[in-house]
Amino acid sequence: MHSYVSLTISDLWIERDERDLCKGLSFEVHSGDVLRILGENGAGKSSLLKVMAGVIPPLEGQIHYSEKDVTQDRSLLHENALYIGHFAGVKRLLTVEENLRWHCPNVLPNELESTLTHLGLLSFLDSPVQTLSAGQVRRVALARLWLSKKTLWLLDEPFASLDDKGIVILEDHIRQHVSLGGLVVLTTHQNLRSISSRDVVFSL
Ligand SMILES: Nc1ncnc2c1ncn2[C@@H]1O[C@H](COP(=O)(O)OP(=O)(O)OP(=O)(O)O)[C@@H](O)[C@H]1O
Repeated sequence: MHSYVSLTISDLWIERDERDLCKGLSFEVHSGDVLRILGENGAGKSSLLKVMAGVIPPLEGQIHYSEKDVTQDRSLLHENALYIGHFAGVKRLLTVEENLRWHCPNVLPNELESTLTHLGLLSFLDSPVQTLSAGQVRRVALARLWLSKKTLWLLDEPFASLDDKGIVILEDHIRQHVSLGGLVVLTTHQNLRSISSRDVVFSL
């Protein structure tokens, strides 16, 4: 069970290439919430997730994690948040096992085995990621959701390339995570089948 957390975005102004993506954006989410960021292609959904993850800075505004200001000092967020971006953060020359051990060095062998079995990847343990299909690469990236103990998940298009079975597995896992007090912020262009979400529509 995760302890109770909140994420508060206040008056956020994000600009990229001198183009405003949002100004004065504010919202708050808590343990147990799934927040879905909606918007057209290019609206700025991924940029918002990157700002929340500390990958790019906002022009103005604040981010609070459990009421502590993490806009500048991201250490608390880094301890508690897992960001999986569009490009999945997997190293294509490394094997599946090497990738997961890189991100989760303390993983126990049985934990790794059961997660990879669940995700249909066990027989690819020793395969370099560059030899996998797009959906399998996505599964390797998402395996960190089973192996890490982070409370806040920031997921950019996590369902991209997944087949029906993969979508069900991931939705089940997200539901379980929030039922244990986790918090999930995600972008997706598809309808969630079995998850109730709060939505933020991203447009100027
Ligand atoms: N690395 C970058 N450098 C400069 N501008 C960028 C960069 N990445 C994205 N942008 C610009 O920021 C704007 C928002 O892009 P972003 O990827 O956040 O949109 P999105 O809503 O996630 O789009 P999509 O639904 O297509 O994934 C776009 O106009 C894009 O051109």
